[in-house]
Amino acid sequence: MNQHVIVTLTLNPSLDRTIEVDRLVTGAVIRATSVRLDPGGKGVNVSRTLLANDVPTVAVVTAGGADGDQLVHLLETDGIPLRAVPAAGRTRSNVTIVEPDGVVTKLNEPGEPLSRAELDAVADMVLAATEGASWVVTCGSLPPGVPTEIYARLCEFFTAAGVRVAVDTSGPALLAALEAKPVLVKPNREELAEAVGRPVGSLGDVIEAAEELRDRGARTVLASLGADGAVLVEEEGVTIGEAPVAAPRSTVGAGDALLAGFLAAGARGAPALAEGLAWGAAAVCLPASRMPRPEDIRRDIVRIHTRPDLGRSLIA
Ligand SMILES: Nc1ncnc2c1ncn2[C@@H]1O[C@H](COP(=O)(O)OP(=O)(O)OP(=O)(O)O)[C@@H](O)[C@H]1O
Ligand SMILES: O=P(O)(O)OC[C@@]1(O)O[C@H](CO)[C@@H](O)[C@@H]1O
Repeated sequence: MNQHVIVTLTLNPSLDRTIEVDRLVTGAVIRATSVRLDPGGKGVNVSRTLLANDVPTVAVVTAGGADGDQLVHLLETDGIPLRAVPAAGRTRSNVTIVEPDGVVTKLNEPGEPLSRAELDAVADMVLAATEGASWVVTCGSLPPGVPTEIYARLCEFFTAAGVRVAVDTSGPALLAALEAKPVLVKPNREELAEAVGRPVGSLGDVIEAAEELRDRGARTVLASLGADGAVLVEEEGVTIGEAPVAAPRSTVGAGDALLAGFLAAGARGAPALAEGLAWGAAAVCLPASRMPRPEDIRRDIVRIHTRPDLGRSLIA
């Protein structure tokens, strides 16, 4: 298998139904101006974006019930190299309501529990898909009842096998994963604040919190900050960047596109951050959770501020 394959794992994928409305009014009956159905889940979106940009990838997902069948059908139709693990529980649906100004309201189902046997089957499927791969990317929330240490266990195993591991999740699953020393974590601002247990407002707060995640085990932290761009904190120092978008269409999946671009460009330093920012900004310009293709990506809007002096020195 190609040495550079990026394997993604989405334990809790989704059918993403995106509904555009003129204005969201709770309690009212609102006529949608458009509806779109996309395969979803954070790892799924990373693989969708990588494939759209000709980067080898394999998406490992669970799939249950008729909705799971539809997820598999959508992914196969898109040509995503797929390893679907059958699950007894139904694959969830997540609904996104988008208003013209780009304000997004998102309703995510919790998903259905996975049995021990199903989790074992997932681990076997990731192992089979990861032979010779360069990365395993474990993304998204965990279905109810799945042990929060699951990403940590996978990280330990694949790190020992010489495969780099990236983790994009939140809460206890992120904290547990840190102890397994992942090469890369990709928290957004809220996930970063939750991980360190304090607000993360200023750039200094972001860098301090990211350094704390590095102290707890992550080698590199790619902190995404929505419209404010992203901050890369690694051994070599801190790099900050943004890619302004005048009229965001939908921010759903932007973090997944950022992560995909960062990985595609080598996952280190300013060039990789710049590529991730360009892919993230492109995703924001697209409807629903449509992921960017080469023709959607603009690199001229990216601004990078390499600051090797920042990091410990900034917060000393
Ligand atoms: N309004 C915006 N304008 C420009 N770029 C944006 C905007 N929102 C997001 N981005 C880009 O997308 C990246 C990820 O955004 P964000 O921090 O919201 O990630 P996220 O919460 O993980 O997103 P998701 O979970 O929906 O994938 C940002 O770092 C930035 O590059
Ligand atoms: O519930 P999770 O796993 O945290 O997030 C799931 C999700 O919101 O993430 C993707 C956008 O990043 C969507 O495709 C999907 O609906």
